Amino acid sequence: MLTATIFYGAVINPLSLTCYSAFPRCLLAVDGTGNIEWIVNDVEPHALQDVLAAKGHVDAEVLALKDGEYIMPGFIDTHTHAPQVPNMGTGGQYQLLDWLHNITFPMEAKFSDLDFAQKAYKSVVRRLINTGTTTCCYYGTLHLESTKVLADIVHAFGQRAFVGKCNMNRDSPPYYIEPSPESSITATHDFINYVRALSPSTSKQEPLVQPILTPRFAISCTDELLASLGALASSDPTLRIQTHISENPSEVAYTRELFPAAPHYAGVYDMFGLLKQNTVLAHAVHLTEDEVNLIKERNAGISHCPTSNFNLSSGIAPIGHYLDKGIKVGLGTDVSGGFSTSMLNAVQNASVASKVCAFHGRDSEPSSKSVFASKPLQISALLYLATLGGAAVCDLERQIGSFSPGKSFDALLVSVREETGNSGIWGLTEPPTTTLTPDKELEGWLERFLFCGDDRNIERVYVQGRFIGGRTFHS
Ligand SMILES: Nc1nc2[nH]cnc2c(=O)[nH]1
Ligand SMILES: [Zn+2]
Repeated sequence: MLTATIFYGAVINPLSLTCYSAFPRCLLAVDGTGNIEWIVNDVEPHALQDVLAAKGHVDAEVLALKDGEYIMPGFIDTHTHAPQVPNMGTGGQYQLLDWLHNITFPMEAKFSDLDFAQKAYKSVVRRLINTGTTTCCYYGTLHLESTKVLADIVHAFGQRAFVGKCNMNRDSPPYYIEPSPESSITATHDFINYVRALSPSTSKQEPLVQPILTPRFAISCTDELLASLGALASSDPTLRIQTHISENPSEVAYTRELFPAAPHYAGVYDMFGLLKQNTVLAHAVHLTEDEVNLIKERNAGISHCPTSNFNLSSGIAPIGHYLDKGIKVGLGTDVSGGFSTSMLNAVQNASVASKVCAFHGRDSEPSSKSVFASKPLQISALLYLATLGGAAVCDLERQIGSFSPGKSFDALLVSVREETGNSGIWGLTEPPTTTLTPDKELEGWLERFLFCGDDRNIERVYVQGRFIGGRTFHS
């Protein structure tokens, strides 16, 4: 049990794609279980003790933020591959299918060695936490035991995560493939039971670390394996599903060849009961309008991975169009298709991708219904996609992604102060000096953190109220 903590200072809170709040003098109480107890948005310093007394917290210890510090919800990375981090920054000369065979599968195969997995995964999870990722949808490898190691490490470090053992019994090299659908399913059951025993759920909140079904992509799974996974998903509606969809034109063409009975790529997953409200679909670059409509109908979510889509020359996902359709969208780093573990990098590339879409759409007549399509994503949308949007994609928006009473306190304490070593992100403006920061200034801090910040600016990382990482964390 933690002790209750009360924070006083600047708080940024995403509300929707078009709106967030920025309060410079917010009082936020976290209870002993790590849930947010109450928030008072604007408390003048002279009224502090009165408000605390009214809330029954006379003489409570208050963690007062300094000038240039603020709290915001932690980042939610809806798609990354933990065993690919050692490859990060290489392989960008390839497109998807060649990249998988030449770069990715050889590295993932090394995770049959548990000592290697231990070492690599410890450094991966520490790195992700310190870059501000409080919730992560992880792919492991096809190996049962080493993916358990990944889940153990995530659990020990206190990050919130969905961890998946890859299912892949087809079209993979002989040194890195599961021998049969049965063995893949048996290992998946074993993995689910193992992860569920790690962290108990409480009556209020879902467990910190959860298993997620991970058919790698349609190409790497036979019909029989997909059908068994679909049956498993329908027998257990709390089980999330993650996979890739329509990332690269050659992948799309090959998928259509392998599944001639399906109307399209999304139809393959749908045919096997794998397209649901808790399915996370990574990429979605080349969807047809029928697929977009089906994804909306099933209420599945899309993980937008712009860095990877640029790096592997996959294309640009029309995220504005998906948002206009009301499809759930979050951001993913997709390491090592993407070359950074940082969600800040995903935010920056999501912004650039939306601007490239906007150039291309410049000459076409905008639809009167379009709010986001062919327009640059604004700060409110970028913040939303990295937090609350990701929470919705994980089917966990009741619990994480923003601050409100009853939700988990998963948060970043961001600092733009000189001692971070990255206060130069303020450019020519003065660093913060006054205690009463106007909220306009706070909005500027957010924008520049999103575009110029890095892990030096992430002073503390909290998950479920527990201080688990950041620049000032010492394990
Ligand atoms: N980006 C990416 N796409 C995939 N499709 C199937 N596997 C992968 C992978 O590891 N990364
Ligand atoms: Zn991926």
